[in-house]
Amino acid sequence: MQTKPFRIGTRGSPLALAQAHEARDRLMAAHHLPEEMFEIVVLSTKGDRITDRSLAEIGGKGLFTEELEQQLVSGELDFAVHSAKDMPTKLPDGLHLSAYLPREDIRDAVIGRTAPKLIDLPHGATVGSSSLRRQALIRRMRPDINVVTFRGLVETRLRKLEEGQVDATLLALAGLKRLGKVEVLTDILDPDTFPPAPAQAAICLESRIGDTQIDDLLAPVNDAATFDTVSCERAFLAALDGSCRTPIGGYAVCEGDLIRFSGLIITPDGRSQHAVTTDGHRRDAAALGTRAGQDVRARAGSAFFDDWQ
Ligand SMILES: NCc1[nH]cc(CCC(=O)O)c1CC(=O)O
Repeated sequence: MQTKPFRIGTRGSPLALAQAHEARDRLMAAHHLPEEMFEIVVLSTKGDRITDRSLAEIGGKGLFTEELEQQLVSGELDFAVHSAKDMPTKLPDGLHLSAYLPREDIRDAVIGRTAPKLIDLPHGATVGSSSLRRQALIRRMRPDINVVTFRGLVETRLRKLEEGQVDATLLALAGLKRLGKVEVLTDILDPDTFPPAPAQAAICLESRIGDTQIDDLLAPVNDAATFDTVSCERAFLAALDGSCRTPIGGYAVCEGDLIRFSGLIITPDGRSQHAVTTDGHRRDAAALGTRAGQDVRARAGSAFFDDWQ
């Protein structure tokens, strides 16, 4: 029997901590374990330390996971809790995303200062977002809007908005809910016109492949529908070499044994896009996402990617 506490790795942002606590609370309930059996280990990552440049500039998603993954591989951590959206499609050898907590609402929220909805913002309004996907989708809807890069903690972005630096900003509804800040939102965007990032709103647990003790610990908190939908979406991303430089949106939903997926790639100016909609059996979730990615990739052609990369 385990006597030492399980070591849970997380970043130190308020959202990351809320997610690590959610994972711990679910594990305590599933196994009737006391809080003392879990130790939350907070690590600072490169992505947390470099806040003055865009993610695309400094090297993308891996920056938020490197330190945690090193400590997983070396055995200093038992598992790590992440926003699945921030995970690179390729993980270090020996690690996998072994479980997903039940997904939150996948949609993006608008926090508007000069108007509640994007469509009602004044002509030439400024919207802050560092996500290339959100920038492209805003421009598709409103080519007149001036989109500016806007990074940092959710709290920092809300402060910049309050100070009047921008007319509006966009955040994942899931993050606002987990931080208990839904009251700031002024609109919620329809995923069919404003598709979320693959894996948005999902919390994943990363652990060592073959660590059966940890597999057994995590299995009871895994949500099967989240596992399947996110596996499909991440396969779509992987087939497109998704990185922080590629605006990609898409989401899957499960209905019984069926999984339905819609995906989109779009140029940063929002003018050119390729969309795909498909469905299949849930057991083929990842293959469905891969095929959807290959399909839009083939239709778009290499020029679509080269023109702006
Ligand atoms: N890239 C930052 C990030 N990673 C996960 C979330 C929100 C929660 C989620 O999507 O799971 C956010 C902030 C945001 O997009 O507003």
